[in-house]
Amino acid sequence: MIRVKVPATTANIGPGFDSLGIALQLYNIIEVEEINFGLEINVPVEDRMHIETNEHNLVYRAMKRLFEVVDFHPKGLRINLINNIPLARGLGSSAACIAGGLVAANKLLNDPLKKEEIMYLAATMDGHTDNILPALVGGLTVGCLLENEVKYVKMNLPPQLKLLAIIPDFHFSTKKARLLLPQNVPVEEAVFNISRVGLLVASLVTAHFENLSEATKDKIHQPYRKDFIPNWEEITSKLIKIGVKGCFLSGSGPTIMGILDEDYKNIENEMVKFLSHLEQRYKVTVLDVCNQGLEVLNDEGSNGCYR
Ligand SMILES: Nc1ncnc2c1ncn2[C@@H]1O[C@H](COP(=O)(O)OP(=O)(O)O)[C@@H](O)[C@H]1O
Ligand SMILES: N[C@@H](CCOP(=O)(O)O)C(=O)O
Repeated sequence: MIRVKVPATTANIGPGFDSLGIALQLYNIIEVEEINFGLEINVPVEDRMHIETNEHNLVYRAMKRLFEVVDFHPKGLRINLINNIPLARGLGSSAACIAGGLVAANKLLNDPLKKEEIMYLAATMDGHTDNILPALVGGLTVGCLLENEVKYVKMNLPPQLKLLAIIPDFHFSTKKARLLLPQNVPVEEAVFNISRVGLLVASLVTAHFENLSEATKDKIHQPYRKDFIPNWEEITSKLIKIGVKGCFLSGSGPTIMGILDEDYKNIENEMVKFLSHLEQRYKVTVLDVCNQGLEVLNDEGSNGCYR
């Protein structure tokens, strides 16, 4: 039995659309083994309404993609999914399936593909690198998908940095959220984002958190998605007012993310109180950054990170 532990991710971080992502200490576990025949996919009862348990399942599709590349034909497969990453909330549940499925399939066959090949396959399946890279290698990643490869850099983040996730209780699919975006971006808006992306990465890595309220601003995707996020204006204004360092739409939403440092407890409590007066229901959770990324587990625990 192969077992992988794959982190949730928060992508875009405001201006870094389709490019920046951070891995979070919130994990799905994927277990796979070859069986004599058929396809058996076991998912938690509460997810059965939303997750396919046939050949359309995303973890299975990722595994199948790798099997096609290496020309392997399993007799049958058993896949057990232990899910903690909420579905379709902008926390990278689909990237976790793709990254986890590919690595699990590769491990099952004793690693025929190199890390770079897995990365490329994963990025082409997801369409962008911003969730896939941190899910695989952890930390803060910057990357881009080229014709035949992925170029990226992974950075560790200061340990005092935490993320406050405000997770509404509804699904918002990335596919739908991408249809809201315009086909073209005016040069001034592109320049607005480019200048902030540089400031954002440098400020995060060097703990210049005082820059983050400006550096997380975005003109490329949030303006087009925010109307579909209940209470966006109230929540983001409140976050800044009570002292978060910066805030942004996590991935394609609907989760709203605040950046915190070690003095976070009051902010978390105040936010829970504030949200309890709104009609929409939210879950609030403070997450640490996962600096190590996807891990392959053995019976004693970790069998090494994916580096
Ligand atoms: N644990 C899982 N197992 C199988 N499929 C999953 C799982 N998590 C997510 N998915 C698939 O990914 C879809 C959500 O992807 P997406 O809209 O990109 O949202 P997210 O922001 O969570 O990545 C789900 O509707 C489902 O099809
Ligand atoms: N750059 C993508 C990121 C999607 O992330 P997800 O966690 O919502 O799947 C986008 O903004 O569309």
